[in-house]
Amino acid sequence: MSFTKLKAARQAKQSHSYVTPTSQHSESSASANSSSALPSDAPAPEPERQIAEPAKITVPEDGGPKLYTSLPSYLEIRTSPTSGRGLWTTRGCSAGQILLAAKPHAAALSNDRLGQHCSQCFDAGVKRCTKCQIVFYCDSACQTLDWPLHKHECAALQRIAASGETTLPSDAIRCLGRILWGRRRAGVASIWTREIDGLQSHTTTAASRSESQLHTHLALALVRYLGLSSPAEIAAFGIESGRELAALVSKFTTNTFTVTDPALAPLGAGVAPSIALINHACEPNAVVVVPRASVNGEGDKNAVARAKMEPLMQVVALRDIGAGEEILTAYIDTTLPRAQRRAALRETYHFECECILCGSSGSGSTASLGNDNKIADVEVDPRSAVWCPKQCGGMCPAPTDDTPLSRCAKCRAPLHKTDEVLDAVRVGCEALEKAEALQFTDPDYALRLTTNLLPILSSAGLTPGSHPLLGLARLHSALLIAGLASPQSDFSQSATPAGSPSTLAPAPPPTAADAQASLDAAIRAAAQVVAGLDMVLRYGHPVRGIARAELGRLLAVDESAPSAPDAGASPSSSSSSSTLPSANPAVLRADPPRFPPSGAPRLRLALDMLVHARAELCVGFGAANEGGAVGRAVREDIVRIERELGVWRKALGEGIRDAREEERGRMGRS
Ligand SMILES: C[S@@+](CC[C@H](N)C(=O)[O-])C[C@H]1O[C@@H](n2cnc3c(N)ncnc32)[C@H](O)[C@@H]1O
Repeated sequence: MSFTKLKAARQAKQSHSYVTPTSQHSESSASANSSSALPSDAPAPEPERQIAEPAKITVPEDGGPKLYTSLPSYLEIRTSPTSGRGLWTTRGCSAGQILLAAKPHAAALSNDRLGQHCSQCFDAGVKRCTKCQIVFYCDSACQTLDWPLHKHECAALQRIAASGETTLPSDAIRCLGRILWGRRRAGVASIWTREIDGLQSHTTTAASRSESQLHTHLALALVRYLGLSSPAEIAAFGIESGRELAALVSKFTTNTFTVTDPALAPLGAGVAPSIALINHACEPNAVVVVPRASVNGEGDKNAVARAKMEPLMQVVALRDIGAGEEILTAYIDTTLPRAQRRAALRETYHFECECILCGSSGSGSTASLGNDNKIADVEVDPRSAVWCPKQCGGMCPAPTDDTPLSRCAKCRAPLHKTDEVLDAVRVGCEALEKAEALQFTDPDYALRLTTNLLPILSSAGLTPGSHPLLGLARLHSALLIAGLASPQSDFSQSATPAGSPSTLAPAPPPTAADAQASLDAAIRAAAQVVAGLDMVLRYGHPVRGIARAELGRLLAVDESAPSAPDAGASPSSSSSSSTLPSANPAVLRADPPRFPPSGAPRLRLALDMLVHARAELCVGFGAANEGGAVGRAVREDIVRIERELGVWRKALGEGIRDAREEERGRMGRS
């Protein structure tokens, strides 16, 4: 397996909204032609959560044409006093089932992807628009399909270039431009426009003056991008006033999804009104993904038609969902602790999250002190936890400035090193923020930060799922994998103190041993990420599946074929080495395994990892999608590794036979 392939699979953070960095609306929809029908015999588990008794909407409030026709019959729009409209299922659904699929009404690649991807279907772009020279397409069919919108965009981009402006408008502005040109084309009375107009806005409830200013600023930039010389000209788009335009911008910020590639790397922004009806929970029962259609061999007649539906957003059930339950997805990164999640939701979506994880009685809430200064008996949120100081295997809630006292929820041992944990979390958060900002412009420096901070957080006792340890580990792993692709950089030995600027002296080409050490370091980092994600995300979450696939592929990289028999390396007797090292120090102390192993046990571990990854991908990216493009690629990897393990078995068998014959010969001679 090549390093380049691994780099391409570099994982991005999951998230939902598009304008502010803290938020990214993303994840879900079902292929229009396929698996969205629910099996009639599907089990109907008990609902886990209801916000309020909702009212069912049977006809549009204004009596106009029926909207959201892409919704399957078993999904209903209902309203609740706390969260407004939402989607509810009337039938039981099973984990991995595609609940809803929709091509966004409008979608725009982000600026840094424009040169590599098709602006219509978001696949690889190879054909440049000869007029604007900025936008690419995969073929002329996609170009023709996009022309009704791109002809306006093309003129706007050419106008900008002619004015001497060297930077492109922001991704948000380009997507809003597509919405407005689409609106003018469809007409104000069309279902298309009515669904856009029906999106929830927060202009009246917008919490902050700064957000209103952001909306106004975006609205003005949009007017410039559209090439309008007077506010009156906006009327051609069915927008009557500046206030209405600002409301459209607010709808955009509240309802836009990040369109991702099949490995969850962000590609751009999209607005899909039916999917935007889904409300948020930090422990969601569904997820929005863009798994990309499968092609059933070269003779697949529907392949072209399906490709034109891309980027198709799909909502996939993460667990069995009972009839009468609300479908809920996560708008934000749910690996973050409660305070950060709630702040992000407040800032972009203007609500106080009271979901099962955030609510005062939620199991994810941090421990609180009673009057007697004892920790209340609450479950520990693994996003903010420290291993038991007595290493009993239990966890303590991570101390905070407000609640510095903590004890193990299992054995009640008190946590003494409060200051060490508080300091580690503080410097870890600062380093994570800095490293994230620098990861593309100065990856060496970002890597030094993560390399230096990870041991500090681990030795303070933070669990792998804890913030900011998990965030740093994810970034560290991504940077190491990116480093593997460029042979001149070997980051694994990096020990420059945090805070030093990076020195870019040309490094000598790595030796084979250096390359192996770098690969092993990347494997250990990826394993730490998997351990952390397992603690905080539900089985089948796409982020978990992608992380496991990445680890499995790293383990399978260039593992050389057997040259000599090694009795300890039997591919079938690898149970002790085919598991990850435990993240729990209590277990580590008892039996520290060598990780990663080499030879056949390493391949066996890769195989186990990929089989597990595929099972999770088939949930998070949809069973009918076979786990999306990554799930299908992993299936091929599994077949290849099984073949390689067969070679190992054969070589080992021959080696053992030779050794026995030699032994018999020696005994015969003596
Ligand atoms: C993408 S829209 C979801 C659909 C929206 N409820 C509607 O009526 O169109 C996001 C907005 O819905 C509301 N919302 C979503 N999830 C919520 C929740 N868990 N609690 C309260 N409000 C929520 C917030 O106002 C948020 O800005």
